[in-house]
Amino acid sequence: MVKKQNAVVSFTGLKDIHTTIHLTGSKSESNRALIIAALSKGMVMVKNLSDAADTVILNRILIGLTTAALEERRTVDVGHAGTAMRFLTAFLSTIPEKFKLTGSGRMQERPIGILVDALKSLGADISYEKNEGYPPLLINGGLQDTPSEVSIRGNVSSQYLSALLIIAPTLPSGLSLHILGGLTSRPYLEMTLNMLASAGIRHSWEGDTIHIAQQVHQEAILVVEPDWSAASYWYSIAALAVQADIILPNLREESLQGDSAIQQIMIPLGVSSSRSKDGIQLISAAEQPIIGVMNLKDCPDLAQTIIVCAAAKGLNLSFTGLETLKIKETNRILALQTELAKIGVTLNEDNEVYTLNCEGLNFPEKISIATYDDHRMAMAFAPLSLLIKEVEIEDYQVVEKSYPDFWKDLQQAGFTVQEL
Ligand SMILES: O=C(O)C1=C[C@@H](OP(=O)(O)O)[C@@H](O)[C@H](O)C1
Ligand SMILES: C=C(OP(=O)(O)O)C(=O)O
Repeated sequence: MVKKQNAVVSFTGLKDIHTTIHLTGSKSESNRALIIAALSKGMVMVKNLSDAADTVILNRILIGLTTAALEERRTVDVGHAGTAMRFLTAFLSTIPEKFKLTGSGRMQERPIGILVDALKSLGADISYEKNEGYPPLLINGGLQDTPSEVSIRGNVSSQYLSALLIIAPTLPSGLSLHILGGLTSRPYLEMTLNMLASAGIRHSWEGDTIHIAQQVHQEAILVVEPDWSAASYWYSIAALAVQADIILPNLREESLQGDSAIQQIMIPLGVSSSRSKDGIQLISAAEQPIIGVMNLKDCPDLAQTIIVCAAAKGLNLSFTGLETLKIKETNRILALQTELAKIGVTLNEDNEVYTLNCEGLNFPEKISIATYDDHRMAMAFAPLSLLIKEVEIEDYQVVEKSYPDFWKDLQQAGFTVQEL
């Protein structure tokens, strides 16, 4: 096992940031593209794959599967990669081989029963090696003669639905997927359908039902866009700096990624962004009043960025749509509450509304932030080094999951990152 190391992040001198940052590709787009390509019988190619560990691991797994079928059960380990776990659960169910699909300790605590039940209703043979409803999964693949309908809850993780929709065109009767109980992270489902459409797969979406007929993929090159979730940390930096002029090349205002909503969300927190000839340009601007409660149901991966940034600015904002944060890389609500306490801020819940109380906000000379195997904890708290002399980030390499160059990029922007 690689030893976990900490790093101290600091920023000396004028808090004036002028830089151009080339972000890696979106891991969400990359991981969809990889599975779509794997199902496409050579019709679909992928360009600009992300460097994210979650993508590297999925790519490696898929390449490994092209070797001759094994007699014995093949073990597939996705580590911390949620999308890889969920997409492979469906994908491996279509391959006539035996698999054990497993992941990190935390992955074994992240629920998957809703997806497994849906696949079982389609005839899949999946059982649990340890705890009912959680990985590791024992999959005896090779779905055949599947029914054409499935009902599945949409309010726990949209990844379960995306996993089913990606395999849908390869099922003998296609699939009509009925969404029960509302839908969380909707833009990710739209991303799935858009990327399928780019590969020639048609769908209809009426009310709570999405239908994809059995059909073949068309020739296509899926080009992965830079990652808007990664861009969000640069918005936070721009919001906390005295001045900033940051260019993020190749990002698209109109993106498949719902996290592009950060452009509007950060206006009241003091960041103006617009398209320039070189990419999206972020400039620090005056803060504007925020009206009402912010609903982050469509963009859960932005929650830590926004909440930490608002706390550092002393804004007592309220948020909804945070329920799913408890089942991500860590319980992100608990992690935020614990770490924000270190700057005197509380995040209190009342009937699923979370409110920051910044009355006790203070910036000590030095703080140490625990990251709980969660890349987004490290990246959301690192910008505090614009306000606190030394921000120690525990297990700082955790960022590799989605944004391996994060520290290198911070250094380029003038931050000091010193491994301890
Ligand atoms: O489909 C995807 O690529 C993702 C969907 C979201 O998960 P949920 O649908 O579980 O909210 C998001 O948090 C995750 O980082 C990536
Ligand atoms: C929740 C995340 O990823 P996943 O669910 O794919 O592990 C994330 O990147 O914030």
